[in-house]
Amino acid sequence: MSTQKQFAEKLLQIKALQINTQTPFKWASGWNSPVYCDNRKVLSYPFVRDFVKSELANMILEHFPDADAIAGVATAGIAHGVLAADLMKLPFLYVRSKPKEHGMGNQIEGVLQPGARVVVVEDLISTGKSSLEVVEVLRANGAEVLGMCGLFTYGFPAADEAFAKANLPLHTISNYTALMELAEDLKIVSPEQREKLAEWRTSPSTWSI
Ligand SMILES: O=P(O)(O)OC[C@H]1O[C@H](OP(=O)(O)OP(=O)(O)O)[C@H](O)[C@@H]1O
Ligand SMILES: O=C(O)c1cc(=O)[nH]c(=O)[nH]1
Repeated sequence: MSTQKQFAEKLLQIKALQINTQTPFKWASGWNSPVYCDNRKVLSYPFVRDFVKSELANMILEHFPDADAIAGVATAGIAHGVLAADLMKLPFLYVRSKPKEHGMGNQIEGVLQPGARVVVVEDLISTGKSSLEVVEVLRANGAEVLGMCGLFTYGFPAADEAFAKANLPLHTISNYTALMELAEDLKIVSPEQREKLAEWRTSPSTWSI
């Protein structure tokens, strides 16, 4: 089985990945979706967490061997980024969605060395907005962002185009296509659900029940 399908299977086993065509989930973008992937649950399962840690570190080593630092996207990308940075013995920092309103007023937490070659770790990519905003902040503050690694992407064409436009290679451990292939293998999606999922994919920003 491919790594993408293996990881999708683990996410289903720990109920991080859920498919519900009756009651949609609300996403950060405001979109309704019949699928939700709660990668935060990975942290509570040491064997899955170890899998993510080594997959992310291998991915970064393979695609971005010159990385000087790992940056996590707050909040869900922080823990996963730390796992990889710890294994690779690389510095870690994270970026908030907006500057903190007290204390040091930072949006970037930790140390970003001038000109550092940074790989951004995000847990999940739907529209890609959260990730791309963080990349902009890092670039505006002098980082050379080499690319992004994540746990799961929905692979929406608009997100892929936005990443390409931002000159940002994206690699993830799993994705929606692998999930659907696995769902077919395991026969966990009924014909009615398959139809609803296909409807959703054609227009994810406006889809609703
Ligand atoms: O690709 P996008 O459309 O930006 O959506 C993906 C983002 O949404 C989730 O974050 P959320 O804001 O739900 O919360 P958290 O990271 O603070 O848990 C997820 O962790 C990504 O950061
Ligand atoms: O877009 C989101 O907000 C989102 C989707 C998803 O599947 N999982 C998640 O944590 N956030």
